Amino acid sequence: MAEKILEIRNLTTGFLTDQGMVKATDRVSLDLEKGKTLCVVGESGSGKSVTALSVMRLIDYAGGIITEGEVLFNGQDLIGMRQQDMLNIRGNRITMIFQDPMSALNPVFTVGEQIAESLRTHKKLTSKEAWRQSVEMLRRVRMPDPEIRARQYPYEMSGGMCQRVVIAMALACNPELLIADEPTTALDVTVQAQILELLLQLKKEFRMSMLLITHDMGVAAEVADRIAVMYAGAVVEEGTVAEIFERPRHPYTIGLLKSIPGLEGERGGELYTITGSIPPMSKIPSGCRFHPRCTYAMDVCRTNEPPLSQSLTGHKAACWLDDTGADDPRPAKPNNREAKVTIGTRPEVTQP
Ligand SMILES: Nc1ncnc2c1ncn2[C@@H]1O[C@H](COP(=O)(O)OP(=O)(O)OP(=O)(O)O)[C@@H](O)[C@H]1O
Ligand code: NI
Repeated sequence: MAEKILEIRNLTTGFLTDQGMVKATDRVSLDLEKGKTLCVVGESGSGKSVTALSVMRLIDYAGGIITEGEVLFNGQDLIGMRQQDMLNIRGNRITMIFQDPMSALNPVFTVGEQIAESLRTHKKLTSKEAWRQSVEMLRRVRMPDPEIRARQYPYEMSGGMCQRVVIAMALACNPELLIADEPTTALDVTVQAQILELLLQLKKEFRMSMLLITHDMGVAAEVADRIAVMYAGAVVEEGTVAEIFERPRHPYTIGLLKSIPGLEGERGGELYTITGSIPPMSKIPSGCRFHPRCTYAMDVCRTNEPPLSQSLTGHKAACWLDDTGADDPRPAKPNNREAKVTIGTRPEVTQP
């Protein structure tokens, strides 16, 4: 079996609010194999960022609480680790980039100085050597005229160039794992594609593994090895790109795919949208959390939470439709190889 760089087990997190403790993620389990890219997709508020921040142990600083679960990085648990010890991992062995490059950069230092600073923090380098490596990093992220650009300030650059600088800072210490949270969302469409392509190339060159968060199924299709679909704090489906796109099992995934422009969803110029909206985390519905928005909802879906079940090929989904057999109303039926087995720690419930 391939070696795993990241294993998230039953990660449950919450925030203390006026209504008491409100969950942000609910028993999230994800695996990332070494050298691979896992995309986490889902609508706004589904818990993607909280999951990433929990891996980084930055959730503590955002006011969040990890109430249950494990995060294993190369087999080592990060949840129980002291923040002091996380400093050797965060920004060094695991780095993270965010949506808005401007907020990650300091406006009063040149970009070369900022990359050099990132290098000096983790490696013991002379100023001269740190500067040399800083320019080299700019070259590696395909920054045009790196020697000149290194002496410029963030405001002298476009959004795309700033994101290249942020990526250079993140990769300066040669991390094993890069977490990218909507890294292209704030950029122009043409630049988005360039940055995605760059991330893919750098992932290979730096021999990294990547956890990429996006709300865009199109992006996931292009860069992912595997895709995890999150809905209202939980993983509802996970599989290879082909499994997710050709044989989606969860109606939420089916809805996401139908709403991609240019795919089958576009009929007469109008884009499909999933009816209703994601519930507030303080009011998660009973049974399957997606049932109020699901076109196929059955009685069992309103009362019993479907367990995440895994096919023989490793394709996971949490949907009672998997048990309907010949009556299965979904467009693409799971094939025989996908005969499922129940896994995980979700409560085993029998269908009434
Ligand atoms: N600092 C916070 N305080 C209180 N609740 C929070 C905080 N940050 C996130 N949450 C809640 O946690 C849940 C998950 O949020 P998260 O940011 O992980 O969603 P997301 O999937 O990343 O969405 P988006 O696509 O908008 O970035 C949401 O219900 C959100 O309201
Ligand atoms: Ni987010």
